[in-house]
Amino acid sequence: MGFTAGKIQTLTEEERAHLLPLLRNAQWVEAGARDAIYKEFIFKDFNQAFGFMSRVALQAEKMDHHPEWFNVYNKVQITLSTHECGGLSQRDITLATFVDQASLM
Ligand SMILES: C[C@H](O)[C@H](O)[C@H]1CNC2=NC(N)=NC(=O)C2=N1
Repeated sequence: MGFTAGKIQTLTEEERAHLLPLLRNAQWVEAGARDAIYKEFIFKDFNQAFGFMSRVALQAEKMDHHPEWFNVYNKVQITLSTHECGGLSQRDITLATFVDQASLM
């Protein structure tokens, strides 16, 4: 299977074998029925949670890659997947890394 310019590909088995353990170490889990990753973040209060969401939102727009997320007060639950390829792609890994950094600010 050759490289197709512009098309986003799901991660290969080799990439998954390397990347998924790193994500699991950072408390990301593979979402049940879908080829996606999921993580829950708990902040001190809504202000901290929404500040985090604002940082992620700006980056998501820059990347044109957007989280599926759910917020109640200080809790933010995030699912990452790439609709275009119907599964996990490198974009999800890149956004997950940003999300983790943004949660520590
Ligand atoms: C038209 C637009 O570029 C696409 O819908 C983008 C926007 N944000 C996206 N976000 C995510 N998570 N997956 C996508 O495939 C995706 N595609």
